[in-house]
Amino acid sequence: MVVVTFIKVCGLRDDMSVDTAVRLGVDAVGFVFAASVRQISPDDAAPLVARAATGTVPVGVFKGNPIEEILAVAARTGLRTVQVHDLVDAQQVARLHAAGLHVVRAIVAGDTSGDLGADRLLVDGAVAGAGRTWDWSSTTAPDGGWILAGGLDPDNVADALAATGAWGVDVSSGVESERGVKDPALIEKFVAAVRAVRAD
Ligand SMILES: O=C(O)c1ccccc1NCC(=O)[C@H](O)[C@H](O)COP(=O)(O)O
Repeated sequence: MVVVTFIKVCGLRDDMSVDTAVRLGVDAVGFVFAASVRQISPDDAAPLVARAATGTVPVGVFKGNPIEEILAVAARTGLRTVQVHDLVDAQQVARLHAAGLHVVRAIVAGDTSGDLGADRLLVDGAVAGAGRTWDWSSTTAPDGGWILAGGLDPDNVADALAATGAWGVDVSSGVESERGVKDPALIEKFVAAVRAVRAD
């Protein structure tokens, strides 16, 4: 049986990477507004967000950004989905929902504080965007469909899915030729590896 796994490619900053993701039918692309080698400004992200909006959901990624800034970035770029790595209470999620945003709560593996009312959980390694795997057997899978992240690449994603049964996967470092630079061929290889996974 073929399994349809949600795929998000994170940390995009150029037309070619976005076009590759859209062409491959990737479900979501991430634009990082947190302090990072992959950080993009709202002005530079806005045209990429518009470019992605053809069946591939653009996602703004935040860590260390006040809620007011997240709202301002969403308004400036047209983003309707945000992934936030440091949400600590349900009121923050409610404020984002009140602005009409779809919210992904990113947590570190082992955190059992739940979704706080967010629409989806993403479970990552200790340092977001570091390209480091974590022990996939070490954590109890959250309820519902959740997204696995942390050190995934074309060679390990099938094993990661088999170990966790995650609903979706998120990749950044594993599809880069050098830190912060996406490689279209690796994105294609990653998507093919995910789509080759079958449930028996
Ligand atoms: O990518 C970053 O540099 C980053 C910085 C701060 C907060 C979040 C960040 N990325 C979020 C992601 O969704 C990454 O895809 C996820 O952490 C997995 O990254 P990687 O282990 O490099 O595949």
